[in-house]
Amino acid sequence: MLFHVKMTVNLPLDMDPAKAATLKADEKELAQRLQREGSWRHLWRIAGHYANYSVFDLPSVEALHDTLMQLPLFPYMDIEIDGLCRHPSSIHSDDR
Ligand SMILES: O=C(O)C[C@H]1C=CC(=O)O1
Repeated sequence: MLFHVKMTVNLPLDMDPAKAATLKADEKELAQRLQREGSWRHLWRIAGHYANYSVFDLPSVEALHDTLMQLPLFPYMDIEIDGLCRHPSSIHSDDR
């Protein structure tokens, strides 16, 4: 199943810079592992915002929920999710 996910990060302004740096480094490591494994298909910065648009390929809504909850920055994110299905006018034969 494909999911379009918008993540907006809101780190507290008074967060210890070392803690913020650790959270971002841990987030990057996990995000890159999930991309290499294929479940995090796309990761795009939204220009001008500390936010991203992502596409996840996961077997269920529960798997998406569990994946998002693992993210080190999850406690500081607003997350919006849309489920995706094939458009009848799409010319692509697979979902990539
Ligand atoms: O920077 C972000 O958009 C938040 C998060 C998503 C991947 C990552 O490395 O950080």
